[in-house]
Amino acid sequence: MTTTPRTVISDPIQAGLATGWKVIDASSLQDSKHIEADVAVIGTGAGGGVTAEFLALAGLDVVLVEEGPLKSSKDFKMREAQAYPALYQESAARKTKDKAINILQGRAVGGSTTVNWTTSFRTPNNTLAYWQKNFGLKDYSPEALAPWFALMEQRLNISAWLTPPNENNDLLRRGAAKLGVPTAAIKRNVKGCWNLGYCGMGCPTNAKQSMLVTTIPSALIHGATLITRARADRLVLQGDKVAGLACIALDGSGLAPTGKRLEVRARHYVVAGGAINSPALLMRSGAPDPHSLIGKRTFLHPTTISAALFDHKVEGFSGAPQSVYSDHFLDTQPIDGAIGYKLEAPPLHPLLFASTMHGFGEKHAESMKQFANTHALLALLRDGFHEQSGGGAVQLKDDGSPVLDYPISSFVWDGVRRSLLTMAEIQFAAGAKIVYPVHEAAEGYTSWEAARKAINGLVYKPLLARVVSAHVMGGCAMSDDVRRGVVSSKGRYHGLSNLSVHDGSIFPTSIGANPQLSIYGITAKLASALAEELTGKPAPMPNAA
Ligand SMILES: Cc1cc2nc3c(=O)[nH]c(=O)nc-3n(C[C@H](O)[C@H](O)[C@H](O)COP(=O)(O)OP(=O)(O)OC[C@H]3O[C@@H](n4cnc5c(N)ncnc54)[C@H](O)[C@@H]3O)c2cc1C
Repeated sequence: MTTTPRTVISDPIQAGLATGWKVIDASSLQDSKHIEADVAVIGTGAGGGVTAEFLALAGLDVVLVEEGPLKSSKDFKMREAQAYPALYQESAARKTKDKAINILQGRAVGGSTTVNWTTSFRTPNNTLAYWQKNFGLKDYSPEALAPWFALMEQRLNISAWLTPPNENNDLLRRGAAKLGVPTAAIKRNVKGCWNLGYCGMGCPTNAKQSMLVTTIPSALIHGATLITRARADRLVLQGDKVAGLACIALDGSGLAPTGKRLEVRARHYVVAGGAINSPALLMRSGAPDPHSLIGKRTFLHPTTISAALFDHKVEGFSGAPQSVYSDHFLDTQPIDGAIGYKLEAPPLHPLLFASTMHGFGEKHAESMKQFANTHALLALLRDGFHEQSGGGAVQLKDDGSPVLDYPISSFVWDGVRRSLLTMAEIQFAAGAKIVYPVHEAAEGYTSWEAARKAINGLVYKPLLARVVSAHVMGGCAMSDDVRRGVVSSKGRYHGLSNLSVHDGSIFPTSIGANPQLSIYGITAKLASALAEELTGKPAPMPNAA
C-alpha cells in the first residue's frame, strides 16, 4: 500500500516562540507587572503591525499591547464556530447601538488582518483629492503616497491573483458584462495561496500576508515585546503628556479581567486599536477634546447584500473570496453627490450566511438548503463625503466598552435601495432563477421586472433592510486644523505631545475601497517619520515578504 506524503505547513509563530520571542500572555500573570519601553503600541492590526515593524527596525524598544489572543495556523481549523469567538470583536456579533448594522472586526494578534479577505486597493485618487480639499491634507496626494503603497505592496506581496475566479465572483463578471458594466480583477496580499476560501477564519496555510505572519514576527525578531490578552484601559495623562498606559489582564476566554494589571511606561505611545476601539480608549482616558471630535465621523461603508439562486452549484465557500469587483457605480457618481457603491462578491459560509439572510423558520431553513447554489453580491456604500452621510459616533457604555451610534439617513437608505436594484439586475443578467434582496419584507423574485418593482416599493428602515460592515474607519480624523482633526497630518494627537494614532480611525471619510492597503501605506509613512524623530536617524525600510 502506498501512502500519500502529508504536506507540512510551517508555522512561523510556533517557530518564532521556540527561538525565545518575548511574548507575555497576560492571562497567565500571577502578579501585576510594570514594563518600560521606548514606544508602546496598542493594537496589532494593520496600523499597529506596520508601526511596530518600522519602530523595531529603527532599533527602538517596542512593546505591543493586544487584547486578543496569539493564535497561529495550527489553531485555524476552517470552522466558523471556533473562529468567531476566538478571533473577532464580540464574537463577530458587534452591532451598532440600534442593532441595525452588524460589524465584523478582528480581535487577535494581527487584528482584522488575521481574518480579512485579502482584497487590496490603493486609496482612490478622488478620496485623496477630497481630503486635500476638505481636511487640508496637502501631503496626501496620489504621487506623495505612491512610494508608500508600492513599499507595502512589495512587503505584503500584494499582486495580481492569476487563478481564475470562483463561480461566485465569475457570476459578477458575467452578469455585469451582459449589462455593459465594467469589472476588473482584485489584487490580493497572498503568497502561495491554496485557493481554499476560508480567509475569514484565519489562514490555515499562512499564505495570507497578514500582520500575524509578516510585520509582527519581524518586530519580535528585532526585539519587540508582545503582550497578549491585555486590554489597554486608559492612558495616564500628566499635563500635555501621556505618562503611562494602564492595562487590564484578561482571562483565557479573553473576556473577563483576572484582576491583575499591567503598567507600561514609554517615551511615546501609538494607539492602533482600530476605529471604534481607539476613540474609546481616548475617551476613557479623558484625552483633551476641545472640539468634541473623538469618535465622531466613524464610517462603515454600509454594506447591502443580494442573494440569488442558480440552477447550478455556486459554492461561494470555496476559492478565493472577492477576486472580481466593479467601481462603475462609484465612478459614475460625483464623490459628493448621491452615494456611490463598489460591488464585490463575498465569501459564503453557513453561519455568516444564516445570520445575514433575512426571514426565519421554515422559509429560512429552505434558503439554507439551497446554500450551495446560492450566489451573493455586496455593495459597499461610500459614506462620509456628503453632509447627509456624516457617519456615526462612538459612545461609552457604563462598563467603559464602546458602542457605535450610526443613524442611517434617508440619503444612505436611497443608496441601499439603488444598490439592491443594481445587484438584482446583475444577478438576473447572470442567469439567476430567483433573486433575494436581503430585506425582511422582500420575497424571492423570479424576474428582473418583479424585483425592480418590489425593491422600489420596499420600506427602508433600520432592522428591515439588512446592512452589515467589515470596514470601520474614522473617529480620530486627521487634519492639521484642530477644529477638524483629532490628529495632525502626521498622526500626532492634537494636545498631547507624545501620542500618535496609527490605524483606520484616522481617515477623515471612508475610503471608497477596501481599506487595508490605505492603512498599510499611510501608516508606513507616519511610522517612518516617527521612527526618524525618535531616533534622530533616517528610518530603515522593511524588506519584501
Ligand atoms: C472579516 C473581515 C474581512 C475584511 N476583508 C478585507 C479585505 O478583503 N480587504 C481590506 O482592505 N480590508 C478588509 N477588512 C478590513 C481590514 O482588515 C481593516 O480595515 C484593517 O485591518 C483595520 O486595521 P486597524 O489597524 O485599523 O485595526 P485592526 O486591524 O482591527 O486592529 C486593531 C487591533 O487592536 C486591538 N485592540 C483594540 N482595542 C484594544 C485595547 N483597548 N487594548 C489592546 N488591544 C486593543 C484589537 O483586538 C485588534 O487586534 C476586513 C475586515 C474583516 C473583519
